[in-house]
Amino acid sequence: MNDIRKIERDVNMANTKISARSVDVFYGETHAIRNVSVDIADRTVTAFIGPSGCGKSTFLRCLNRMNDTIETCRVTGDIELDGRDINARSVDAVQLRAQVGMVFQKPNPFPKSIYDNVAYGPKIHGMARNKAELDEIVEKALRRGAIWDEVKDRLHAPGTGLSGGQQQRLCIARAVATEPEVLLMDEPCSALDPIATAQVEELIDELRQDYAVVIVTHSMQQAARVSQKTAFFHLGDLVEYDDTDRIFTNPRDQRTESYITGRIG
Ligand SMILES: Nc1ncnc2c1ncn2[C@@H]1O[C@H](COP(=O)(O)OP(=O)(O)OP(=O)(O)O)[C@@H](O)[C@H]1O
Repeated sequence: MNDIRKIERDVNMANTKISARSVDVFYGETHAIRNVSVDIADRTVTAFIGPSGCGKSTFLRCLNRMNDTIETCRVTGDIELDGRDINARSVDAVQLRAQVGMVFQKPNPFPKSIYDNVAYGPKIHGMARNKAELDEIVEKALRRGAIWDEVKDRLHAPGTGLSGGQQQRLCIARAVATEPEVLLMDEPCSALDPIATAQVEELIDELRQDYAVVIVTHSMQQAARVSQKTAFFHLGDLVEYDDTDRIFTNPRDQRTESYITGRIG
Protein backbone atom coordinates (compact mmCIF):
# COMPACT_ATOMS: atom_id res chain seq x y z
CA MET A 1 0.00 0.00 0.00
CA ASN A 2 1.49 3.38 -0.83
CA ASP A 3 2.08 5.79 2.04
CA ILE A 4 -0.75 8.18 1.27
CA ARG A 5 -3.32 5.39 1.10
CA LYS A 6 -2.00 3.98 4.37
CA ILE A 7 -2.25 7.36 6.08
CA GLU A 8 -5.81 7.79 4.78
CA ARG A 9 -6.73 4.38 6.09
CA ASP A 10 -5.20 5.10 9.49
CA VAL A 11 -7.04 8.41 9.71
CA ASN A 12 -10.29 6.69 8.81
CA MET A 13 -9.77 4.00 11.41
CA ALA A 14 -8.78 6.56 14.03
CA ASN A 15 -12.09 8.30 13.37
CA THR A 16 -14.15 5.17 13.98
CA LYS A 17 -16.25 5.48 17.12
CA ILE A 18 -18.33 2.34 16.86
CA SER A 19 -17.39 -0.73 14.93
CA ALA A 20 -20.00 -3.44 14.32
CA ARG A 21 -19.07 -6.80 12.83
CA SER A 22 -21.37 -9.57 11.65
CA VAL A 23 -24.32 -8.44 13.74
CA ASP A 24 -27.49 -10.50 13.58
CA VAL A 25 -30.65 -9.77 15.53
CA PHE A 26 -33.57 -12.13 16.13
CA TYR A 27 -36.94 -11.55 17.77
CA GLY A 28 -37.88 -15.14 18.53
CA GLU A 29 -37.97 -16.65 15.03
CA THR A 30 -37.91 -13.32 13.19
CA HIS A 31 -34.48 -12.57 11.74
CA ALA A 32 -34.53 -8.76 11.82
CA ILE A 33 -30.87 -7.89 11.12
CA ARG A 34 -28.64 -10.03 8.90
CA ASN A 35 -24.88 -10.05 9.15
CA VAL A 36 -24.42 -6.28 9.39
CA SER A 37 -20.91 -4.81 9.61
CA VAL A 38 -20.39 -1.08 9.73
CA ASP A 39 -18.04 1.53 11.16
CA ILE A 40 -19.68 4.62 12.64
CA ALA A 41 -17.45 7.69 12.47
CA ASP A 42 -16.87 10.10 15.31
CA ARG A 43 -18.01 13.73 15.00
CA THR A 44 -20.16 12.81 12.06
CA VAL A 45 -23.91 12.42 11.57
CA THR A 46 -24.77 8.99 10.19
CA ALA A 47 -28.31 8.45 8.89
CA PHE A 48 -30.02 5.05 8.80
CA ILE A 49 -32.64 4.97 6.07
CA GLY A 50 -34.80 2.29 4.48
CA PRO A 51 -38.38 1.09 4.13
CA SER A 52 -40.56 0.45 7.16
CA GLY A 53 -39.62 -2.75 8.98
CA CYS A 54 -36.14 -3.02 7.39
CA GLY A 55 -34.46 -3.04 10.81
CA LYS A 56 -33.16 0.53 11.22
CA SER A 57 -34.41 0.96 14.78
CA THR A 58 -33.43 -2.57 15.72
CA PHE A 59 -29.86 -1.99 14.63
CA LEU A 60 -29.75 1.44 16.28
CA ARG A 61 -30.84 -0.16 19.57
CA CYS A 62 -27.94 -2.63 19.34
CA LEU A 63 -25.53 0.28 19.70
CA ASN A 64 -26.45 0.97 23.33
CA ARG A 65 -27.90 -2.43 24.19
CA MET A 66 -31.46 -1.15 24.36
CA ASN A 67 -32.47 -4.48 22.84
CA ASP A 68 -31.46 -6.09 26.17
CA THR A 69 -34.75 -4.73 27.48
CA ILE A 70 -36.79 -6.76 24.94
CA GLU A 71 -37.22 -10.29 26.22
CA THR A 72 -37.51 -12.08 22.86
CA CYS A 73 -34.59 -10.24 21.31
CA ARG A 74 -31.23 -11.94 20.71
CA VAL A 75 -28.20 -10.11 19.32
CA THR A 76 -25.08 -11.88 18.00
CA GLY A 77 -21.83 -10.53 16.52
CA ASP A 78 -19.41 -7.93 17.82
CA ILE A 79 -19.93 -4.26 18.57
CA GLU A 80 -17.06 -2.18 19.84
CA LEU A 81 -17.11 1.36 21.18
CA ASP A 82 -13.59 2.81 21.02
CA GLY A 83 -12.31 -0.71 20.62
CA ARG A 84 -14.14 -2.09 23.69
CA ASP A 85 -16.74 -4.84 23.34
CA ILE A 86 -20.02 -3.31 24.52
CA ASN A 87 -21.55 -6.72 25.13
CA ALA A 88 -18.76 -7.90 27.43
CA ARG A 89 -19.91 -9.09 30.85
CA SER A 90 -17.84 -6.40 32.49
CA VAL A 91 -19.80 -3.64 30.74
CA ASP A 92 -22.69 -2.22 32.75
CA ALA A 93 -25.59 -1.43 30.40
CA VAL A 94 -26.64 1.61 32.46
CA GLN A 95 -23.13 3.10 32.20
CA LEU A 96 -23.05 2.26 28.51
CA ARG A 97 -26.33 4.13 27.93
CA ALA A 98 -24.87 7.20 29.61
CA GLN A 99 -21.99 7.02 27.12
CA VAL A 100 -24.27 6.21 24.20
CA GLY A 101 -27.32 8.38 24.80
CA MET A 102 -30.66 7.99 23.06
CA VAL A 103 -33.44 10.29 21.92
CA PHE A 104 -36.74 8.73 20.91
CA GLN A 105 -39.39 9.38 18.31
CA LYS A 106 -41.89 10.84 20.72
CA PRO A 107 -40.51 13.39 23.16
CA ASN A 108 -40.65 11.62 26.51
CA PRO A 109 -39.71 13.98 29.34
CA PHE A 110 -40.03 12.51 32.83
CA PRO A 111 -43.02 13.81 34.81
CA LYS A 112 -40.64 16.11 36.68
CA SER A 113 -39.44 19.68 36.44
CA ILE A 114 -37.32 20.85 33.52
CA TYR A 115 -34.36 21.04 35.91
CA ASP A 116 -34.89 17.56 37.31
CA ASN A 117 -35.25 16.02 33.86
CA VAL A 118 -31.72 17.12 33.06
CA ALA A 119 -30.27 16.64 36.57
CA TYR A 120 -31.52 13.06 36.87
CA GLY A 121 -28.70 11.34 34.90
CA PRO A 122 -25.84 13.38 36.35
CA LYS A 123 -27.22 12.67 39.85
CA ILE A 124 -27.39 8.91 39.43
CA HIS A 125 -23.94 8.87 37.86
CA GLY A 126 -22.49 10.98 40.71
CA MET A 127 -21.27 13.69 38.37
CA ALA A 128 -21.80 16.64 40.75
CA ARG A 129 -20.36 17.14 44.22
CA ASN A 130 -22.78 19.86 45.21
CA LYS A 131 -25.78 21.89 44.09
CA ALA A 132 -23.65 24.55 42.39
CA GLU A 133 -21.96 21.93 40.23
CA LEU A 134 -25.27 20.33 39.39
CA ASP A 135 -26.71 23.73 38.42
CA GLU A 136 -23.76 24.22 36.12
CA ILE A 137 -24.19 20.82 34.47
CA VAL A 138 -27.91 21.48 33.97
CA GLU A 139 -27.30 24.88 32.41
CA LYS A 140 -24.59 23.56 30.11
CA ALA A 141 -26.81 20.70 28.93
CA LEU A 142 -29.79 22.99 28.33
CA ARG A 143 -27.55 25.32 26.34
CA ARG A 144 -26.29 22.37 24.31
CA GLY A 145 -29.92 21.40 23.74
CA ALA A 146 -30.51 24.93 22.40
CA ILE A 147 -33.35 25.48 24.84
CA TRP A 148 -31.72 27.36 27.73
CA ASP A 149 -33.04 30.79 26.75
CA GLU A 150 -36.58 29.49 26.52
CA VAL A 151 -36.60 27.76 29.91
CA LYS A 152 -34.08 29.55 32.14
CA ASP A 153 -36.84 31.47 33.95
CA ARG A 154 -38.99 28.42 34.57
CA LEU A 155 -36.59 25.62 35.42
CA HIS A 156 -38.92 24.28 38.09
CA ALA A 157 -41.97 24.08 35.83
CA PRO A 158 -42.90 20.61 34.57
CA GLY A 159 -41.04 19.40 31.45
CA THR A 160 -44.31 18.04 30.13
CA GLY A 161 -45.70 21.59 29.94
CA LEU A 162 -43.36 22.54 27.08
CA SER A 163 -44.29 22.41 23.39
CA GLY A 164 -43.44 19.22 21.47
CA GLY A 165 -40.35 20.75 19.87
CA GLN A 166 -39.18 22.16 23.20
CA GLN A 167 -39.78 18.78 24.87
CA GLN A 168 -37.61 17.09 22.23
CA ARG A 169 -34.80 19.61 22.77
CA LEU A 170 -35.20 19.02 26.53
CA CYS A 171 -34.79 15.28 25.87
CA ILE A 172 -31.66 16.02 23.84
CA ALA A 173 -30.38 18.15 26.74
CA ARG A 174 -31.16 15.27 29.10
CA ALA A 175 -29.22 12.87 26.85
CA VAL A 176 -26.17 15.14 26.64
CA ALA A 177 -26.16 15.89 30.39
CA THR A 178 -24.32 12.66 31.15
CA GLU A 179 -21.55 13.68 28.73
CA PRO A 180 -22.13 10.91 26.20
CA GLU A 181 -19.81 10.20 23.31
CA VAL A 182 -22.48 8.98 20.95
CA LEU A 183 -26.07 10.17 20.48
CA LEU A 184 -28.61 7.81 18.96
CA MET A 185 -31.77 9.43 17.62
CA ASP A 186 -34.71 7.33 16.52
CA GLU A 187 -36.83 9.50 14.22
CA PRO A 188 -36.38 12.48 16.54
CA CYS A 189 -38.48 14.86 14.42
CA SER A 190 -41.37 12.66 13.41
CA ALA A 191 -43.70 14.16 16.04
CA LEU A 192 -42.61 17.74 15.37
CA ASP A 193 -43.91 20.52 13.13
CA PRO A 194 -41.63 21.96 10.40
CA ILE A 195 -40.33 24.82 12.55
CA ALA A 196 -39.43 22.56 15.48
CA THR A 197 -37.95 20.07 13.00
CA ALA A 198 -35.70 22.78 11.55
CA GLN A 199 -34.56 23.74 15.07
CA VAL A 200 -33.73 20.14 15.96
CA GLU A 201 -31.92 19.62 12.64
CA GLU A 202 -29.84 22.71 13.29
CA LEU A 203 -29.05 21.39 16.74
CA ILE A 204 -28.00 18.00 15.30
CA ASP A 205 -25.56 19.81 13.07
CA GLU A 206 -24.07 21.57 16.11
CA LEU A 207 -23.93 18.37 18.15
CA ARG A 208 -21.71 16.67 15.63
CA GLN A 209 -18.90 18.99 16.68
CA ASP A 210 -18.73 16.96 19.88
CA TYR A 211 -20.39 13.60 19.28
CA ALA A 212 -20.94 10.79 16.87
CA VAL A 213 -24.63 11.16 16.02
CA VAL A 214 -26.69 8.35 14.50
CA ILE A 215 -30.17 9.21 13.30
CA VAL A 216 -32.92 6.94 12.02
CA THR A 217 -35.16 8.84 9.66
CA HIS A 218 -37.98 8.18 7.23
CA SER A 219 -37.29 11.46 5.55
CA MET A 220 -34.73 11.28 2.79
CA GLN A 221 -34.66 15.06 2.67
CA GLN A 222 -33.74 15.07 6.34
CA ALA A 223 -31.00 12.46 5.82
CA ALA A 224 -29.62 14.55 2.97
CA ARG A 225 -29.78 17.74 5.05
CA VAL A 226 -28.24 16.56 8.31
CA SER A 227 -25.95 13.61 7.64
CA GLN A 228 -22.52 13.10 6.15
CA LYS A 229 -22.79 9.30 6.00
CA THR A 230 -25.85 7.26 5.12
CA ALA A 231 -26.61 3.58 5.59
CA PHE A 232 -29.46 2.09 3.55
CA PHE A 233 -31.15 -0.97 5.06
CA HIS A 234 -33.51 -3.31 3.25
CA LEU A 235 -35.17 -6.43 4.69
CA GLY A 236 -32.60 -6.65 7.49
CA ASP A 237 -29.57 -6.24 5.22
CA LEU A 238 -27.26 -3.25 5.19
CA VAL A 239 -27.34 -2.76 1.44
CA GLU A 240 -25.14 0.27 1.07
CA TYR A 241 -23.16 2.58 3.31
CA ASP A 242 -21.37 5.59 1.91
CA ASP A 243 -21.06 9.35 1.92
CA THR A 244 -24.53 10.84 1.98
CA ASP A 245 -23.89 12.76 -1.24
CA ARG A 246 -22.95 9.60 -3.02
CA ILE A 247 -25.97 7.64 -1.75
CA PHE A 248 -28.35 10.33 -2.98
CA THR A 249 -26.68 11.13 -6.28
CA ASN A 250 -24.97 7.98 -7.44
CA PRO A 251 -25.87 4.88 -5.40
CA ARG A 252 -24.13 1.64 -6.30
CA ASP A 253 -26.99 -0.75 -5.56
CA GLN A 254 -30.24 -1.01 -7.50
CA ARG A 255 -32.25 -1.34 -4.28
CA THR A 256 -30.84 1.94 -2.94
CA GLU A 257 -31.63 3.65 -6.20
CA SER A 258 -35.20 2.31 -6.14
CA TYR A 259 -35.69 3.55 -2.59
CA ILE A 260 -34.31 7.03 -3.08
CA THR A 261 -36.33 7.49 -6.25
CA GLY A 262 -39.48 6.35 -4.46
CA ARG A 263 -39.97 3.03 -6.24
CA ILE A 264 -39.78 0.97 -3.02
CA GLY A 265 -40.73 1.82 0.52
N1 LIG B 1 -40.18 -5.81 19.92
C1 LIG B 1 -40.29 -6.53 18.80
N2 LIG B 1 -40.75 -7.80 18.85
C2 LIG B 1 -40.85 -8.56 17.72
N3 LIG B 1 -40.50 -8.14 16.48
C3 LIG B 1 -40.03 -6.89 16.38
C4 LIG B 1 -39.90 -6.01 17.52
N4 LIG B 1 -39.41 -4.83 17.09
C5 LIG B 1 -39.24 -4.95 15.74
N5 LIG B 1 -39.62 -6.19 15.32
C6 LIG B 1 -39.55 -6.69 13.93
O1 LIG B 1 -38.21 -6.52 13.45
C7 LIG B 1 -38.23 -6.04 12.12
C8 LIG B 1 -37.46 -4.72 12.05
O2 LIG B 1 -38.22 -3.73 12.77
P1 LIG B 1 -37.65 -2.29 13.08
O3 LIG B 1 -38.64 -1.61 13.95
O4 LIG B 1 -36.26 -2.37 13.52
O5 LIG B 1 -37.67 -1.66 11.60
P2 LIG B 1 -37.59 -0.14 11.16
O6 LIG B 1 -36.83 -0.16 9.88
O7 LIG B 1 -37.08 0.69 12.26
O8 LIG B 1 -39.12 0.16 10.88
P3 LIG B 1 -39.93 1.54 10.96
O9 LIG B 1 -39.30 2.41 9.93
O10 LIG B 1 -41.31 1.14 10.57
O11 LIG B 1 -39.82 2.07 12.35
C9 LIG B 1 -39.68 -5.96 11.69
O12 LIG B 1 -40.02 -7.14 11.04
C10 LIG B 1 -40.41 -5.84 13.02
O13 LIG B 1 -41.70 -6.36 12.92
